[in-house]
Amino acid sequence: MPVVRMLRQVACWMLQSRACGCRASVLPSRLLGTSSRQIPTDANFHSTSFSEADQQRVLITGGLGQLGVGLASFLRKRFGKDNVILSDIRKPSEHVFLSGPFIYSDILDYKNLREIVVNNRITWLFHYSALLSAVGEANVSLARAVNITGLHNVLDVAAEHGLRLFVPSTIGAFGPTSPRNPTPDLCIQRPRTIYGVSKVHAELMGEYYYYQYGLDFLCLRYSGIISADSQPGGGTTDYAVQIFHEAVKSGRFECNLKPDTRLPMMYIDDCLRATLEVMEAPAESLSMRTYNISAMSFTLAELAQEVLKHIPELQVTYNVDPVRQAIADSWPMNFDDSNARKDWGWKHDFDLPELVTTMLNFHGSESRVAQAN
Ligand SMILES: NC(=O)c1ccc[n+]([C@@H]2O[C@H](COP(=O)([O-])OP(=O)(O)OC[C@H]3O[C@@H](n4cnc5c(N)ncnc54)[C@H](O)[C@@H]3O)[C@@H](O)[C@H]2O)c1
Ligand SMILES: C[C@@H](O)[C@H](N)C(=O)O
Repeated sequence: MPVVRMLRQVACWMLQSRACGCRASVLPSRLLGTSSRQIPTDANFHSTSFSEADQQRVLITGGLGQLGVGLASFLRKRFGKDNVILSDIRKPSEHVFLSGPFIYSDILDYKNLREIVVNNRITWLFHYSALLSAVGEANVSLARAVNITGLHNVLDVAAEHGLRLFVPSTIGAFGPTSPRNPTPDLCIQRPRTIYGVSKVHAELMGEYYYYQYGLDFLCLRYSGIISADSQPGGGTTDYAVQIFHEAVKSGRFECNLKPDTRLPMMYIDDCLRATLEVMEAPAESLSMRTYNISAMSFTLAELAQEVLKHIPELQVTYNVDPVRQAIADSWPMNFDDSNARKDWGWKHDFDLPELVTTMLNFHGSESRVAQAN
């Protein structure tokens, strides 16, 4: 065998064994930038020692939405305040601005994104920018740009600079032809919203980059996330956050979905913990790169019933929005997350009663503070 061919085969074998069985090909031309560099061969060498973990430099895109500020504060406890940079195209509140590094970043601006990654020596990227399901249907071309073109930029920057990349997907990545009760990790995915289509695209592109270029891509399909101190950004599951706010503020809640609408939901603390846990899981424990995660599933009537135990005078009425109802009716009712539980030990803490108590305690104390002022 000619020496050159033999050496090439050995090099290829070494690349493949480092990259956990995936194929490390040459990157597409944009990813090479001006340095003509290939992706580092150990880019998805996915095990975290304490000293390595302490050195992570994290960027969160779309960080001023419902989830990003909470994620930043969670990760800052782990990696130190100055090692976690929040970014968005909106102006941060004073509180957010003072609580750690914030930077302007439009994910549609590839060069700016690359500059931020290089100048700040970023090692992990959490890509949270997106238009959610309801606002996405109201502005399809913007959703297509942010959710699809933006993702391409993020994938290229992450691959070029050997980052570990987390992109959240959603129950919305399934559609009316998917099994709904329960919905497994692998099944038909034919969503009918631009949001869902873009998230299936993100899952597939991320996994393609993983297998083709060794990009260390990870994705969790989140349920509807319920948070106390941040507002939802225009999704179909927003009602499950708003009911608490209205219950305490006005004692009345008008819901835009039917009472028997059942969807998977999760409290934000569980969601953020799952996100860090999967990012720190040893590579050999991960049999997949995209996992369902779940905590609870309830109908609106069941949610209202649980809130009524605490606020018996709450009045819930229904004024159905046909667009949101059609979306909800096409999504999973129960999410099968057995692979996440088996592979990396995922376990939720919050079920419906704890969720309701926690949310009402937060809003109750907020409103008492407001009244006192
Ligand atoms: N919140 C949920 O219930 C939920 C459930 C499943 C998945 N997710 C996913 O988690 C991620 C975060 O969700 P969220 O609820 O915080 O979303 P959000 O809508 O509240 O926030 C998204 C953020 O993206 C920013 N953004 C929009 N265009 C941008 C651009 N061009 N460049 C940079 N930033 C831009 C917005 O300003 C906004 O702050 C999203 O990818 C979402 O799909 C959320
Ligand atoms: C479910 C999730 O992706 C988001 N909260 C939405 O409703 O669009």
